[in-house]
Amino acid sequence: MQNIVEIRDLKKSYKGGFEALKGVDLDIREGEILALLGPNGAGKTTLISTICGITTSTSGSVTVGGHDIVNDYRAARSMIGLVPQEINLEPFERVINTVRFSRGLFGKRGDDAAIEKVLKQLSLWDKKDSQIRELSGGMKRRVLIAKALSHDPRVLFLDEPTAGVDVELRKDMWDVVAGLKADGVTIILTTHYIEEAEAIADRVGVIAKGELMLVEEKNTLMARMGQKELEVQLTEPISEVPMLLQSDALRLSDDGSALIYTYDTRAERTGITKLLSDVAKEGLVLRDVVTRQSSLEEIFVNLVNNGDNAEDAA
Ligand SMILES: Nc1ncnc2c1ncn2[C@@H]1O[C@H](COP(=O)(O)OP(=O)(O)OP(=O)(O)O)[C@@H](O)[C@H]1O
Repeated sequence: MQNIVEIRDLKKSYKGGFEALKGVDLDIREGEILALLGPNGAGKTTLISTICGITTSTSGSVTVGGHDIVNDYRAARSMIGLVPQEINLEPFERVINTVRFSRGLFGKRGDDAAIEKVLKQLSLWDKKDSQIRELSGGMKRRVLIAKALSHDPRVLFLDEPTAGVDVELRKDMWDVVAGLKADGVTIILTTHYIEEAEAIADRVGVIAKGELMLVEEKNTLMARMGQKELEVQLTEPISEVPMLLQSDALRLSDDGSALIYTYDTRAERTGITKLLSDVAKEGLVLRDVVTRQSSLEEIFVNLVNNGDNAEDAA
């Protein structure tokens, strides 16, 4: 798959010296949905704002469709749509006019067919003559997306598209995003919600303290999520795994007091029944049994906390 956005060693220091981006490298593939996860203040908005030309970087480079965002900013920007976090619409304006206006801002000629396509794409066509103030919160969010799409961008940035919205509206937004992807739009969204990344992203990036800690296929992360550990705690420690129990999936804890078995929760047979019966056959006595699951949330929290520790150690 071709890259549509290429980010190289991107750094941003705000006035006063605060480093909001500490050298981000990232390739965004054409047609994908990339979710950027991160806690408050991680640098997500700074990253998006820099790519979109709202903030200037301190160093590093970004190209969009091969166009440098500084030297060739017009071409780069014409390929980008940005849906901001806040709803900033004129309450008395009519839906169709506000979308037309956005297209005009990009220097694109009025094109009623293009506006109609965007409004239909977002199920806003029957609301085209409504005033913004008459719309529900969900509809207003759709208008923001329609505005961002009015100049036919190839890449759409959504900054926390579902922050503070109810579950139904969130699902509705996910459907909208899936529809845009089907139309070939590349989508980058920032979110605090891990379940949002799980639901719609092709790849997930985790950003913390101005650094991109991880970028991975969602399915790979989900596969990791499917891994569970079963800890069989023993009344008497042992020095090695008994013959009957030896397998790649089983290891002995460092102090010999527990057997740790890794299995896939989604597998047809987890092997737990056999494990426990073999434990009994070997004459081992159980003190307790504990299971642990590594979730995307856990991976996320670990990454963010390790970032903290690294900083403390520095
Ligand atoms: N104009 C600015 N001047 C100085 N510092 C800023 C400015 N804008 C952002 N920052 C700081 O840069 C850091 C990153 O902010 P940014 O808005 O990019 O984070 P974020 O990941 O989008 O957070 P949130 O999830 O809260 O929107 C924060 O510590 C913030 O206080």
